[in-house]
Amino acid sequence: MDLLQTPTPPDADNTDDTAPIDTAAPRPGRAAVEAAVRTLIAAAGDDPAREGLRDTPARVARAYGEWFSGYAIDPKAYLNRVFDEAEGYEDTVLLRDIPLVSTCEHHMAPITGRVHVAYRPRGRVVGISKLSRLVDAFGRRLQLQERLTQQIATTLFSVLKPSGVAVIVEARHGCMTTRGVNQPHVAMVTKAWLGDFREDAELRRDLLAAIPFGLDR
Ligand SMILES: Nc1nc2c(ncn2[C@@H]2O[C@H](COP(=O)(O)OP(=O)(O)OP(=O)(O)O)[C@@H](O)[C@H]2O)c(=O)[nH]1
Ligand SMILES: [Zn+2]
Repeated sequence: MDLLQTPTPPDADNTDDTAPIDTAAPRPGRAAVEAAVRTLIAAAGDDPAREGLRDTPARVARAYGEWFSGYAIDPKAYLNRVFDEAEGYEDTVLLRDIPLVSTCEHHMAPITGRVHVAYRPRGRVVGISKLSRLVDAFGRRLQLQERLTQQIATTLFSVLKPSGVAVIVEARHGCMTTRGVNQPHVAMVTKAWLGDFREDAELRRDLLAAIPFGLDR
């Protein structure tokens, strides 16, 4: 069954903060990263040479590779494979409760939560796992929740060219739950509405009614 086709790529002149990031700063090698972690351990007041901490710098370097794997990914590429035989389905497609793993750019503390992604296709639908991959690729960078929300929405909108996109993110920020104001249950909710979701209040209401909110369910 030939259900696949490659869509035209998004406009080349898009302001593109979604592509892999080629920072001007040189990427430090493994030895420099491990030395930095030893410095942080000493700054915390412990001894980087003691038995239990000896392998920690290497572990942290590997863990950074996972938490920040999103920099090496072009999230748009996940949307290259589309199915064009959805028989004219144009109503809302909603993937809810996508797990979010991210890191706050102010404190480098964990952000964890749920993301709900909806779009209203116009001819082309995408494999739903790609919505999860899109969330994960943007999550695994240093983020602001507002920017994360907007990046997911604008990428879907520009690549799939649907009639509407909605992205809702509910998350807890470690920088608020474990330090600073120390409020363990506080959660931040952000929303991006594009296309007909922006125009039509009833569409927004229907969508919100279909999403079970709350991080502790
Ligand atoms: N808008 C927004 N703020 C965030 C996000 N993540 C963390 N913050 C906030 O970023 C702010 C940084 O404020 P600063 O005053 O520079 O940092 P701080 O002295 O550590 O502030 P406190 O967290 O209040 O102790 C804090 O208010 C955080 O709660 C986010 O994704 N979006
Ligand atoms: Zn923070």
